[in-house]
Amino acid sequence: MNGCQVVMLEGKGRGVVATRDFKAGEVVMATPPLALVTADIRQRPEGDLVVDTILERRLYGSKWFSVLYDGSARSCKAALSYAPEAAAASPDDGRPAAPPEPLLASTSAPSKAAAGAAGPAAAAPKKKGFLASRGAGRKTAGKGAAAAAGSQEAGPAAGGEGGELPVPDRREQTRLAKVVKFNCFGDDAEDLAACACRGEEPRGHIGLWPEFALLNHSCAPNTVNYVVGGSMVVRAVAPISQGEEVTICYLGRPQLLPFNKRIAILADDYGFECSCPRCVAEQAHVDKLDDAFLEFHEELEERLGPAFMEARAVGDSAAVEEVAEAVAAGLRKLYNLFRKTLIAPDVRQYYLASMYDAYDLAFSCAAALGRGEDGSALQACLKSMEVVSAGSDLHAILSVRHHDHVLATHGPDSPLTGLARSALRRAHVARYGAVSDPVMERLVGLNRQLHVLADAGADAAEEEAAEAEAEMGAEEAGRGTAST
Ligand SMILES: C[S@@+](CC[C@H](N)C(=O)[O-])C[C@H]1O[C@@H](n2cnc3c(N)ncnc32)[C@H](O)[C@@H]1O
Repeated sequence: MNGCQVVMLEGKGRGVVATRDFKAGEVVMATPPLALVTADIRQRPEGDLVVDTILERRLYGSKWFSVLYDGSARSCKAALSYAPEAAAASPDDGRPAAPPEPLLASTSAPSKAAAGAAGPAAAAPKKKGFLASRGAGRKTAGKGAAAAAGSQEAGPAAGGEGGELPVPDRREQTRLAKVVKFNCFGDDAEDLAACACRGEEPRGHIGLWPEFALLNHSCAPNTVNYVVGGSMVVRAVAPISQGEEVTICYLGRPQLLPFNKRIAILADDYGFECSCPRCVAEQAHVDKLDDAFLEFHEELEERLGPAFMEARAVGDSAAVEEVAEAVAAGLRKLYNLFRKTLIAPDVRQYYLASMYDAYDLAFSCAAALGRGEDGSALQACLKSMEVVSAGSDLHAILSVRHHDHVLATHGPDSPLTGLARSALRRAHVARYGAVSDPVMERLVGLNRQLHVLADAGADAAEEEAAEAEAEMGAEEAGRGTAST
């Protein structure tokens, strides 16, 4: 974690701040997992498997388990620093090395175990990990469930092979499960384009990257993160100044939900009240905008979304058209509200990002009706992603769709195509860094092929299947009528 340090931050526990300036696209952190479970693409393994892996491989000997957040206020207060030079070199088998063990500082240790390892013991600890305060005991019994469900990987078994680590008792296992719950990260695939470039299969995964776990949340973070080859890559998506906090987003797709829904998820799942700049800005307009926002969002979730699915399944174009009109009317109403409410342009982008579900439904309706892309809707989404979710896979995908649409509409020499090309480049630099032009072209091509064209193909196949099913249903019904 060069260029960053862990500090205490008011109301957040520990967090990571930049110790130098970072440019957009620069890697802020690239860190190996302590425990990792992988699966086939489109499958995200369960968090329980990470706990099983930690027990099975006796990874609980790592000091990280003494210092990572476990849901209790005091576990956020263990001061710690790093010894990056102690990071193990990547082993020959190409697997990522284990993350360096943290150095525990002498203040506010969160638990007896951490207290045991803090201070002078930190330099040459006799026992490691959250079991440090207990004597040696039985070795861990393997847990069959983990082995059955997917492949497990990790760095070397910390304090493990051959060491006489006691089996964690029930209380310690409960804390271990909490550490995993609050700190693990998972997704149903690694980055498709980056994996294709590396000649690797993208895998579903869930794991614990302890250095990464020290990053706090923002609903409009200044980095993007994803897993490639088992390592967690965290990249600046905008310039980050020395001293500025480095943030990630904990939410995944719910990042694009309205303010009230986001804060409810963060409070329920992570136990904190979000006060990131996006939440603060949206909260300032809560009285004027939120009712209209939530109403429309509920309408989308409860009525329009299901109505579209049903209409598409039976090939009812008139019903799809009705949904499309209702979505367009809802978006128009919101735009009018924006006009009447004085809000700064970046706050407007926050709100537009929170309405992505509406745009998404509008895009799906247009596809089902065989219409082309809606250029202005694409542009609105792209701009809002750049502000809220830069470098996300959705940002990269929208940048390709928008570019291809503008190119097809205006031709290669139009200034609009030039602007679309710049937006395409910005999205890909945010996600993959300032790579050479040929690599950039390859990544753009792969995102086009693996996301945009694949999604269009999947939509068409789904539609065909739905139509075939509807036809069969009609035939069945016909036969049924004939036989009665
Ligand atoms: C994965 S930990 C992040 C590191 C943590 N701050 C620590 O000291 O270990 C997640 C926890 O950090 C705190 N946190 C993260 N982002 C926050 C934010 N934006 N505001 C307040 N607390 C936050 C919450 O307690 C959350 O459950």
